[in-house]
Amino acid sequence: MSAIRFRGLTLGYDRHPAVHHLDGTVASGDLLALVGPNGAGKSTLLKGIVGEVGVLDGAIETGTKAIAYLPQAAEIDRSFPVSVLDLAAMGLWRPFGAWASLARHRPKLLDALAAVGLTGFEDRPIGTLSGGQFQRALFARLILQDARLILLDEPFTGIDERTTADLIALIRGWHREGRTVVAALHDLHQVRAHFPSTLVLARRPIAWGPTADVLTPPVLARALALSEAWDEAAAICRHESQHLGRHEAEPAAAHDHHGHDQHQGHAHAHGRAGHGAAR
Ligand SMILES: Nc1ncnc2c1ncn2[C@@H]1O[C@H](COP(=O)(O)OP(=O)(O)OP(=O)(O)O)[C@@H](O)[C@H]1O
Repeated sequence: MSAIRFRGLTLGYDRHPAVHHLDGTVASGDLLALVGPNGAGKSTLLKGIVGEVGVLDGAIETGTKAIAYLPQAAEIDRSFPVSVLDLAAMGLWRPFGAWASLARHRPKLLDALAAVGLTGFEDRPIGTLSGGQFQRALFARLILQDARLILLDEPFTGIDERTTADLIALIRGWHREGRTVVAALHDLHQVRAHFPSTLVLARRPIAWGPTADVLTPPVLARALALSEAWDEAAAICRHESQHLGRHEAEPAAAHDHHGHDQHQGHAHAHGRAGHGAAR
């Protein structure tokens, strides 16, 4: 059973693709790491799944509408004057609505705060929390969202080891419960230690499969080379379906970008630069 299916997917901004040629399936219950250099399209892909970035071509199908999404910390406004309890309670909006009385749900809220190590913090304004405490509060909100599909964008960036270990334990618990988790990550040690499968992205999929099989030096070198060779001004390209039945995505042999007449001969090293390098 699939939790997410990508079909010939191109996602982007103002007709410029940020992720393209993505085909494949995230199995239900998978714990998938999304890996790639800066600008590889990891955040864009997560935003595409929740509908925050437009699909330029192809499709994304999700098996559930109950999706919990944690954006990168830098994108979250902490100046909003709410308490830790209020923030966590936002996780209950979907089933109970934004204006439901919290009193009835207080035990559940306190349990979630306890699970993230924030007992006693319920009345603290979120603006007074440390980065790690704030991330714990956001994980309490995720717990309360109780979603079958959980998307995390660099959840451990700027977070200390102890907090990271606690949050990874929560994620592993979600995995044991059969939830599907997709997390954009930069720390490859974390990925190798905790994530059974990995998608390496460099605007398009470079490798996708069991982590030990795909996180190899040649694949990572190729992802870096392709990301660096990417032309930011590239226009949307012709759909070329690449089904990822194996652990590696083949480079596109022909890779014309329609309407892209100013960067010919330069832009699409990403179809060639690493050819064969992942072998
Ligand atoms: N709102 C936006 N408008 C236009 N372009 C954007 C926007 N957000 C991201 N991009 C571009 O999309 C591309 C992919 O960015 P994205 O943030 O998805 O990469 P990433 O892999 O998450 O990178 P990082 O590891 O640095 O967070 C980049 O070229 C980026 O400049």
